[in-house]
Amino acid sequence: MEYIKIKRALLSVSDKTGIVELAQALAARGVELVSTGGTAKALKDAGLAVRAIDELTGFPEMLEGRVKTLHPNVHGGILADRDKPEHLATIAEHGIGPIDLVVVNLYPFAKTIAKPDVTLEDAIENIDIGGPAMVRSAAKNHQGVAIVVDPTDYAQLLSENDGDGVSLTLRRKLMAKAYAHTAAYDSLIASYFEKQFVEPEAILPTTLRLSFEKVQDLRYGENPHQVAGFYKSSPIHGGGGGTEACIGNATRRDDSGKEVSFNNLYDLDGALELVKEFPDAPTAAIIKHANPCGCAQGETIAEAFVRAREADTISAFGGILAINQKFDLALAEQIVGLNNFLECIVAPDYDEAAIKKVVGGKKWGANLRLLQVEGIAGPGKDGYLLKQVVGGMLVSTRDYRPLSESELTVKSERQPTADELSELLFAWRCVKHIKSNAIVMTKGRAIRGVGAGQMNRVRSVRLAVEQAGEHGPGSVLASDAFFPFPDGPEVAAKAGVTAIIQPGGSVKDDETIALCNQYNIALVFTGVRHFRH
Ligand SMILES: NC(=O)c1ncn([C@@H]2O[C@H](COP(=O)(O)O)[C@@H](O)[C@H]2O)c1NC=O
Repeated sequence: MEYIKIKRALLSVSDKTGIVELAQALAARGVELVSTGGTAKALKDAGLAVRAIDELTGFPEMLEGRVKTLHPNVHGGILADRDKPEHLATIAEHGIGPIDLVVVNLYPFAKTIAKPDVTLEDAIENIDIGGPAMVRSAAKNHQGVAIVVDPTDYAQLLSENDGDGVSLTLRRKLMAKAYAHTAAYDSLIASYFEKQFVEPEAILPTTLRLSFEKVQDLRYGENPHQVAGFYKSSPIHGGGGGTEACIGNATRRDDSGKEVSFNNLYDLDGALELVKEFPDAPTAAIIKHANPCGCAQGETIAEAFVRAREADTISAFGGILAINQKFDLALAEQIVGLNNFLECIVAPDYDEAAIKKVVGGKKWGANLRLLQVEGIAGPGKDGYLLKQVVGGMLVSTRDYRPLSESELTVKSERQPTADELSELLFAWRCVKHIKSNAIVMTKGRAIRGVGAGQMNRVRSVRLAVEQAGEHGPGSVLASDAFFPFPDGPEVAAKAGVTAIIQPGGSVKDDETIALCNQYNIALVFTGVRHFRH
């Protein structure tokens, strides 16, 4: 059947968003409404004529709602093939009327298990049985029935039903969505119970069921010939996010209309993750091609930005800025005054006057994308780190490993000063966010030199030293993994680095320690590594 006219609809929804309006519109088109307890009440309260499900089934809703719609009068009405006279004769013989539209969304299992105090009993009661059965019945028989599981589809359903009827094209789309809905629902239930009863100790499950919803199509991927989209993770499915301050939870504060690109989103994530390392002081990070070209702290967020930019003013041009405090007028004035073209900014909040200033300040301001991510605090640890390889997925926990001062081992003869120590910890938090082999030089809680993504560590040191230039003397250096030879530290020593932090653990550690002693460098081992690829 190309088009179907809806004469009778069964509405049974937990999420009652838009259901009254839908029912009103259906009733106005002469559709008979049949509904279950709570839904029927909502419709009756809105003055609509509704037939209760128990009238249709001849049974009361029973067992605390466990059995309401599981009845041949419901499923016969949904599943009868309209193209088969024998099906129609069978339902007629049993006094079953056809149901042309099923509107169902399921018990809120995801929300229930997200509650911190959820009990097993609660979780079990929130497993919908009758709902998925109807969804699957209606989806199977989409040749004659429309199935709607998402309130955002109500408008399109109504617009079609107003004309020739609901098209096969739409019914097929709704059918696919319905099966995706029940599949995601059951997959969540399975993961939840596997975690509790099958592999309670396992950090990584035997089967990784991830569920990501596309929130937007992107203009293109890493390159213009690649098709791309942004998918938000369902936190309960292990993709991370949840209530954490993350780019998946960002809202827009500009009205440029310009989309955030694939590379922008990747860099925004990197920038945000870096400033999350520093919940205690105004901090700004500027990212280019997934690496920080600047990160600094200041008395104010404006000062932090100015200092972050100073590390590499050339690379900061066209960068992504993340800050961990409100975007204020003083910062907007600095950005406009320095004419530091930025692609995107992410901040926990924005001052309206600051938005006006930065958007209207320079030509590029009109295209500036401002993202708001509230509650920026320390680094998060939920979810997984996923890296796809062709034919598989590498999965690990996130690189969450806070390091306290007491875990450090001083290896050099000279102890670091208190200021060197806190500078080393600042550098250590920065180096974690730089691609390996990563070297960072910092001074005064600001990045001064970066060596990123090199295949040998000594070259990373040379790059950082070259960038630091006159800021080299008196700076400290962090290395994301151990120095295999003392050659890297020697380059740093000659540039005037006074303290080094690194994991340690090389067979040649003794040579590096001797080199540091020779140059009076304070050398600190963390025992922790932060590779990043
Ligand atoms: N038991 C059943 O036969 C049954 N039929 C429909 N439901 C669900 O009951 C909910 C709607 O209930 P109410 O209209 O009472 O608020 C929907 O989420 C629907 O999927 C059922 N509930 C659970 O399985």
